[in-house]
Amino acid sequence: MPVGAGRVAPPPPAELRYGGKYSKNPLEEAAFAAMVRRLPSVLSRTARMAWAIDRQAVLLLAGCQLAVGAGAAVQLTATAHAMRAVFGTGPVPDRLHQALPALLVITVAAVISRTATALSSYADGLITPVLTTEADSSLVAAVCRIEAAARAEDGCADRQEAAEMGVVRSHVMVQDATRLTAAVIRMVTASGVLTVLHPLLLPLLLLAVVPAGVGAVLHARVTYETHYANVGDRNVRQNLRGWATSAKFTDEIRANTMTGYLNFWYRTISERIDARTLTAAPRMLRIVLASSAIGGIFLVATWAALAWLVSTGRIEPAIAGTAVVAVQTTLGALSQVVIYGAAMFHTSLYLADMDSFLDYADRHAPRRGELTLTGPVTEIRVEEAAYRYPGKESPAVAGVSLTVRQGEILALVGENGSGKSTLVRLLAGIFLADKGTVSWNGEDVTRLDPDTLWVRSGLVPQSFAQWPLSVRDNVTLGQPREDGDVLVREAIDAVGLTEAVHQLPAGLDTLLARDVWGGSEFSGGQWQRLACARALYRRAGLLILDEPTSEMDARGEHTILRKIKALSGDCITIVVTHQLVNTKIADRILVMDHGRITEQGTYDQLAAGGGLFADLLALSTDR
Ligand SMILES: Nc1ncnc2c1ncn2[C@@H]1O[C@H](COP(=O)(O)OP(=O)(O)OP(=O)(O)O)[C@@H](O)[C@H]1O
Repeated sequence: MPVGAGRVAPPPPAELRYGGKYSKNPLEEAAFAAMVRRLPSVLSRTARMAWAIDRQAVLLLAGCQLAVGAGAAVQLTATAHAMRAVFGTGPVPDRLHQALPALLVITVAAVISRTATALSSYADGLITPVLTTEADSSLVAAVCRIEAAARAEDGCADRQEAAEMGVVRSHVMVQDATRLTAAVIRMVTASGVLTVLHPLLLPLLLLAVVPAGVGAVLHARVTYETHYANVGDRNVRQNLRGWATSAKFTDEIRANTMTGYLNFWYRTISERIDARTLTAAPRMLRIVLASSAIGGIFLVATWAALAWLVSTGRIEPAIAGTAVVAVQTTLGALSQVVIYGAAMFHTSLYLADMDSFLDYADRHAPRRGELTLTGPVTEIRVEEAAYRYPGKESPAVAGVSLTVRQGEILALVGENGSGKSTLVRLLAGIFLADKGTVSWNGEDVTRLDPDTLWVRSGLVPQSFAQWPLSVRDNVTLGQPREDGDVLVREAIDAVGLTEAVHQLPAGLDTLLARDVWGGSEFSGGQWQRLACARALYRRAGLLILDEPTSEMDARGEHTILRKIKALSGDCITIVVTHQLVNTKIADRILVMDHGRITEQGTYDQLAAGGGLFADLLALSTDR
């Protein structure tokens, strides 16, 4: 077939919707009043979080807000005094002279207000970065804490993505809360002055601002609905962006002409997100127009009322000027209460998502016993263990029983999807069996503290991480020992990497991240050797190697298998492999098929047994 023949347009990305059976849009049931009631709790939550971070800064903030509020009240009252003097009787110089003390008070109050505003933004600057880091770190910690099995549940990733927005919003939380509080204080003081001038003015002003408040909350609601509808797509887009732009996949993308599809895919999903956002735009416009029109009518009524009060002598002309300033100040403060109230309400929606995810993480945190093992692990026993992944019809491991002891090398073989990696997860206590038991030294793993298991194990998983850390940290995984680099070098030597490390610009200190400035890179097989070095460095009682040599050359594979054999006396070793010749190092081989152990024995027994192992062995040599 000629190049390019028979090509058709690429399929569009699948339509993704957050909000399936695992999640619920909180706005679907929330009434307007209920949403407004949320504000005090968000404010107090913000205050508590800030208090825990920097009490002095919170006190400074509170003091500044009070100063700003008091400053506004003093300025208004002094304005009234100054106006009376200016519009009074007598020669102009005398009147100005009389107004001077009030003008001085206005100036001092203005200076205090502005200084307080500057200081409160300084205090906000002290709290916000720490608050954001706290929110971010608690999210990362929660994700790391979740039971591995729960992360496979549908909706977990989307909940996490929705929660990320809570972290983003925490950046403006203190600022919005401060501005809202300042506006409330200014509004209370200014409206107090206004009420003294005439009781009719305040209710009219309130009517002018309430529609804007309702409008702002409805606006926030629509924005959130759009955000909610886009969560699934955003999650996938973010993942795809990472894959499309990572240097690790450059070769595959280029040589398989995938660039066009990736661009199309990325653009299509972005356009889908944009389309949802644009669909919401007319609704937003209608909300803003309606609320502005209704508010505008009441505002005109307020000014008309003021004119009427002055013209009918109900307010002295000398006081009218103060009334104008008071109306303006109250209006400004009321508008800010509305704007920042809506912003806080908006934030509360995202924080609710973050809370919901943190609750989810808490509910799915390991609930195991606190027993600890005292000595090394000498026996792992599995009895009738079964495990089914969430959403799967059939179990990945179905009724498996086995016992493995210290000093033994056990090999797990079987066709793809037969359950080897899942069994390994059960043996290591990463997953807990749905049925049956797994015990270490006679203790059920559900009763043991997970750390007591994992401090005794070393695992090379099928897809191991290529950490963007130094060579040393890639071996120690951040758990150095007292003897400096002795064990690190030993592990590196055991996997035949000494020369490769020697050639790196900074030896053990070299950063293994080509994408990062100053970083170097290993080849695929060298990375796999490094992953084995990690497991050897741990000197673990349980050594699990899932396809440990799949990318290695024959010499590397030979070196590592010999090392594993040499170390096997002190530990339980489990090797998962498709290279059947490698199972020769094992004392016992288990063959898995559809989640069950169907054969077991030594290499020679199984090779001559005429079962699945013999079949696979024959296929591996039939070329
Ligand atoms: N995270 C997961 N979520 C859902 N199903 C999974 C998950 N991991 C594995 N499975 C399913 O469980 C079954 C067993 O998978 P497992 O990875 O244990 O097989 P394996 O024998 O290690 O396969 P391979 O030789 O390909 O590595 C397969 O049907 C697979 O689709």
